[in-house]
Amino acid sequence: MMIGVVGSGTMGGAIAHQTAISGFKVILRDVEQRFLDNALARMQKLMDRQIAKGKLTEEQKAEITERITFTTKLEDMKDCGVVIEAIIEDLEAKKAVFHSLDEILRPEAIIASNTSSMSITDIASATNRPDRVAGMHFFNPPQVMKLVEVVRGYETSDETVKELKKLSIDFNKEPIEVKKDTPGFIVNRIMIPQFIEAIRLVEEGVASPEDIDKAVTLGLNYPMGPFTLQDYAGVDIGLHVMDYFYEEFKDSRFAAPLTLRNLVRAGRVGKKSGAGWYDYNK
Ligand SMILES: NC(=O)c1ccc[n+]([C@@H]2O[C@H](COP(=O)([O-])OP(=O)(O)OC[C@H]3O[C@@H](n4cnc5c(N)ncnc54)[C@H](O)[C@@H]3O)[C@@H](O)[C@H]2O)c1
Repeated sequence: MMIGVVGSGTMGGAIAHQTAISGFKVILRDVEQRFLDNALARMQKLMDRQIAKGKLTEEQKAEITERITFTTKLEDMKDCGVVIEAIIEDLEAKKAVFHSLDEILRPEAIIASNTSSMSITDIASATNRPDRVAGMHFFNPPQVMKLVEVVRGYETSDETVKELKKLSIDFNKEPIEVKKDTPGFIVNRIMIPQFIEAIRLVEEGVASPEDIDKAVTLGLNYPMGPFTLQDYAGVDIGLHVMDYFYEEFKDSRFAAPLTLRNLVRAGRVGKKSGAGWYDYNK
């Protein structure tokens, strides 16, 4: 089966790479050739590192690369059995892609979204096949992280969930089923309140970010504490998700702490900007 991936950024490029590593042919689409070139360069860099460590051969690298077709034309996806969308986190942009894919693809093809937070039901409403639309939420980096959340929209069929769970296993991942379309699915629904609580502890003067990170890594055995993780993933992204949860649930549990909002207003959005909860330029 041919797989399509729309969007060749951090996630889409890596999902296409994982798809090819798993032995599938994949078509990767972005709006401009330079984004596709960047995605290919990232894949090659990763594979060169694996070759240097003796974990991959030059022949395997060539075979994996050959399985990937790069395109700027969505119509090239017409023979795909499954298309995974991983474009920017913008509802209207996603709906536009789903609407076009619905017109291009065979009626039985599945269209899945890698959205971290948007409603699958809302995205599916842009198509005439809401039963063949679902969430397929990978974690960063997808070549390493084992989990895939397969998310049901309101109309997603049992067969669609079954096929996406099987595909996740073919990708050497561990799928779980999210039975209802709810903001943040499982992982972010648990992670975001932990971020909020950690920030409140700092606001109350109970402990420093450093000590809270140490407490969580050593006491809960998490690989990263909440402040290190926010800086790594983007402090602004965490705030965006909190605001979205607050908007959807209308529950003060999800109200973003002011300290966090001010950090983002100051442009301290994490490692990518050189500073977030911690400074990285020192
Ligand atoms: N980065 C993460 O840690 C992470 C983890 C899980 C899920 N997600 C989700 O994955 C999606 C992509 O995130 P990302 O971090 O890879 O973003 P990104 O900004 O790195 O990449 C987005 C890519 O989509 C392209 N694009 C935009 N509109 C397009 C269109 N109409 N057709 C084709 N390509 C288009 C852009 O040119 C860009 O290359 C988002 O929905 C995000 O919420 C991100």
